[in-house]
Amino acid sequence: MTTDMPPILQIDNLYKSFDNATILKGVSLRLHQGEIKVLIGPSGSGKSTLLQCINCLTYPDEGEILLDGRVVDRTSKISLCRLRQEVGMIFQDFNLFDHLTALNNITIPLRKVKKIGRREAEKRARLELEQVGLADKTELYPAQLSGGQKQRVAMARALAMDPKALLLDEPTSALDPELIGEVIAVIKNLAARGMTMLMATHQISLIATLANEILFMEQGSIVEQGHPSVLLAPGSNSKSQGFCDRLNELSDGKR
Ligand SMILES: Nc1ncnc2c1ncn2[C@@H]1O[C@H](COP(=O)(O)OP(=O)(O)OP(=O)(O)O)[C@@H](O)[C@H]1O
Repeated sequence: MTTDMPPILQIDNLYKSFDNATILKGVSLRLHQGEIKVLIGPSGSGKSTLLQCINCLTYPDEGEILLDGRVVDRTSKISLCRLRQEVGMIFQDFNLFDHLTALNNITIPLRKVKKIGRREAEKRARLELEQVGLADKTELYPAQLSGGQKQRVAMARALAMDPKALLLDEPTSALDPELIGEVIAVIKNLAARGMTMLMATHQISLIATLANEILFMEQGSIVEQGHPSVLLAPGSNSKSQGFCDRLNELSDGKR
């Protein structure tokens, strides 16, 4: 990990309000090459809003986003296009095009956004689908795929753009319990390949084993941050530990 390079993403003092309620209250963070930061915190604390503001799917009211040290100009189509190409987003509910096959869900955005030819786009899409274990599902439509398979197509689509970083918003929360493992396996594989990620999740195995840093959000602010080995150490009494203990109790209750 190089710290003398500018961070891939630098978020400075983001504010966002909806209907007079301030949802983000001056959030700042940095994401360097190869880092995995995990956002946790109570429902409604602003994790999704933060991720959406970083990718400018929702515009922040105040604050700056820098990509590779350059300010993202929210009024410039070129600047936004660069941001969307270089920072992939994975959503809870997959956001696939229902009328397109798994292959075309990847090739069409690739051709439109990256302006690459059909054959090359198909080659790249097949490779990415193979990487997420879906080489035999290329011609199926989303309705013919399980939730876990749909999320893996969405991940292959994001990866086909060759992003510098991925934002993941609760990537397993819309999945049946038996399908969560296959998506976690893909995320762990990406981590092993050095992918830079900022992820909101309630999955203990991702929080405890993948994060270089936990960012605990509460009421629109990051109120605690640190390595899981510190924040989740027995007896640490951190907010993160309390949160993870509650997650464990919930999953024990389901067994
Ligand atoms: N488009 C919107 N319009 C109005 N309010 C919104 C909008 N998007 C989010 N909010 C509000 O912002 C607050 C934060 O929501 P957000 O989804 O960011 O929280 P979260 O931490 O991701 O929660 P969860 O863990 O339940 O997904 C909530 O009170 C929500 O109702």
